[in-house]
Amino acid sequence: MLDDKSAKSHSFQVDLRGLVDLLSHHLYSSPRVYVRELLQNAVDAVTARRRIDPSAPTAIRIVVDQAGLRIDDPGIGLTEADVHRFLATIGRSSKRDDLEGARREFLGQFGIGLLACFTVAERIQVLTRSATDPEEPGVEWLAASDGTYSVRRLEPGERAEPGTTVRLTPRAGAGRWFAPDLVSGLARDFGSLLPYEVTVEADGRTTRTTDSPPVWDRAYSSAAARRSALMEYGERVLGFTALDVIEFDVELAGVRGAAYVLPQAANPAGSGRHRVYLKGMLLSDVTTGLLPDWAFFVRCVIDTDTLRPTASREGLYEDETLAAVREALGVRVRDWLTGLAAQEPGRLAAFLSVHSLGVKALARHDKDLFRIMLPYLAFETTDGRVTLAEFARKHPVVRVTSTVEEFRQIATIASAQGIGVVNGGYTYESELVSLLPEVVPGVTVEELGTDVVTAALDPVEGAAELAMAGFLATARSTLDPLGCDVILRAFFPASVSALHLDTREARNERTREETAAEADDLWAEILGALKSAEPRAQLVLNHRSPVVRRLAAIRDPALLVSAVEALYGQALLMTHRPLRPVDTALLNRAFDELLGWASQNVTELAEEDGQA
Ligand SMILES: Nc1ncnc2c1ncn2[C@@H]1O[C@H](COP(=O)(O)OP(=O)(O)OP(=O)(O)O)[C@@H](O)[C@H]1O
Repeated sequence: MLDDKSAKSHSFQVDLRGLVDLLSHHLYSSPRVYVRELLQNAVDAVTARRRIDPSAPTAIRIVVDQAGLRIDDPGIGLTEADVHRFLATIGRSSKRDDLEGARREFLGQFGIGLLACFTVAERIQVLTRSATDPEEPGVEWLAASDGTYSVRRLEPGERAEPGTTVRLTPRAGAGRWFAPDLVSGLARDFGSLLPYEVTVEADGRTTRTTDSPPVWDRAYSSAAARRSALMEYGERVLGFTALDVIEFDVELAGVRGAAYVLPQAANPAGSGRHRVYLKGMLLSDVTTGLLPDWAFFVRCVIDTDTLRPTASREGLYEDETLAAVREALGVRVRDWLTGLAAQEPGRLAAFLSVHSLGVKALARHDKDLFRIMLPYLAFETTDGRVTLAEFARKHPVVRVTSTVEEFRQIATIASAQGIGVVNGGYTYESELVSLLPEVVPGVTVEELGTDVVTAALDPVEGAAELAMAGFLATARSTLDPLGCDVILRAFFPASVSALHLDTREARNERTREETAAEADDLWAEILGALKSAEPRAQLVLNHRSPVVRRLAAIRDPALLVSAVEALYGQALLMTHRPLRPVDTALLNRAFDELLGWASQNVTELAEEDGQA
C-alpha cells in the first residue's frame, strides 16, 4: 500500500486476454502444457491433503467427453476464502506461502499454471471442497477467458467429499486439444512417473497413464534383471538401443535415473538433450545443461526433486544446485568409464570404437582419466594405429606433428630412419600428446620439424656429391624461383626418389612473396617489410634411389630440367597438399616435355629399325 496521503491508491488491472496471449506465445512452447498444469495442481492437492491425512485417497481421474475435459482429484480442496486468494489472484500460489521444507514437495510455485488452461478453454469451472474443515461448504468458481469470474457456495448435497473438479469448456478452434487420444498421450508423456495413479476415461474406455514407481525404484531378482529392465525402458522412452546404461543414484543431489550411452557417434555441439522429470512430472525431453559438455555420448532420463524449473517449466533454472548436480552426474559417468577400463576391456573397446572423440575431449581436462585411458586410446603414428602408452614405451622422445598433412609428408621417411612420430593433426590429439609427460614420467614430447628429419638422413660422401654436381646445379636453378632449396642425402626407402620438406612458416612466406609480386607498389612495400627469414622448402634428393642416379646421368640440359621438375612434382604430390597454380603448371609442363621426349625417342628407334 502506498503511504503518500495526498495520492489515491489504485489496484493494478489485469487484461486477462493479453496475459493469456503472452503466456501462450512467449512462455509456453505449445498449448499442450494445459494438461500438465491440471495434473500438477491435482497432484499437489493430493500431496497437501496426505500431509494432514496420510490415509486419504489419491487416485486422479481425467474424463474427456462432448462437453470438454474434467479432472477430479481427492486433494486438499479450497475454502471460499482460498478461492478468492489463490484461484482468482494471478501470481499467488498457496505453495509458495508454505514453509520452505513443504514447498519442496510441490510441483507448482508460480501461481500462473491455471492460466495455461485459457490457451485452449473459454471457460474454467472449479468445484471444490476443502479437506481442512468439514464445516466448510463446497464452492464453485466459474471463470471466463474475458477475465470475469463468479463464486457460488454449493448446496450441502452438491459435493460431499473433499477434493476438486476442474472442467474446461473448449474455445472455438481448440477442439483438437481435447481429442481423447491426444489427452491420454499427453497425460502419459508428462505424468507417467507421477506418484499417484492417473486414469483417462473417454469413449467408455479407461486408460491408466501412470507407470510408477519408476523403473529404477522397483525391486528386481538380480542385477541382470535390473539392467535389462533399465535398458528396455531406455529403448522405449528414448528410441534407441543403448551401448550401455549407467544408473544414477545421487542421493545428495536428489537425482534418480540413468544415462544411456548412444550407439552412434554424437556431434558434441548438438548434444546434451536429456529427459528430465521434476518430482515425477516431465519437464522436457530436450533439457540441456544437465551434464558437463564432454559427456555428449550419453542421453539421460532422470527424476529429481532438487532442481528448479524455469517459469515455463520447460527448462532447468541455472543455479548452484544445477551446477552441483552436473558435477555429481559427471563424476558418475567418469567412474563408469574407469570401471569399464579396469574390469571390462571388451566393452570399453566397443565403446571407444564409437566415442573415442568424447573420451579424448574429456581426458584433456582430467589427468586421472587420461592416465586410465592411455592403454586404450589409439592414435595414428609411424608405428601404425597404436596407443600412446605403447608408442611411448618404444619412443621415449615422442615427436608430434600439428597437422595431418605434416604427418603424411614425413611419416614414411621418418619411420624408415627410426624416428617415431604421432599424428597430432586430429581433434584434441596434439593437446593430449603434449600432456603425456605429466602422466608418463620419463617421456618427452617435441614438435616434429623438418630439421629433425633432415638431420636423421645420411649425408652423402663428398666424391659422390661431386659426381652429381651438374645435376644438383640444374635442380637448384630450376627450383629456386619456386622458393625451394635442393639438397642431396641418402635415405630409406630407396623407392622414394625425392622428399619435399616444408614448414608452415615456409608456406606462409611463399604466399607472402606471391602476393607481393602481384600487389601494387604500396602493398608490395608493406608485404616486403613483412619478409621473414624463415627456412624455405627443401627438396631432398635420395642418393639411394636408382631413379635419381639415372637422371643424374642425363646430359641434355632441357631434358634435365624436365626431369628435375618431374621429381619435384612427384615429391609434392606425396605431401597430399593442394598444389599452387605454379606447381600445377610446372607438373603439366614437365610431363608434356617428358612425353614429347619419350615419343620422339620411340620414333627415332622405329626409324632406326626401319633402316636396319
Ligand atoms: N486442484 C486443485 N486443488 C486445490 N487447489 C488448487 C487446485 N488447482 C489450483 N489450486 C490452487 O490455486 C493456486 C493457483 O494455481 P496455479 O496452477 O495457477 O499455480 P500454482 O500451481 O500455485 O503454481 P504454478 O504456476 O507453478 O503451477 C494454487 O496455488 C492452489 O492453491
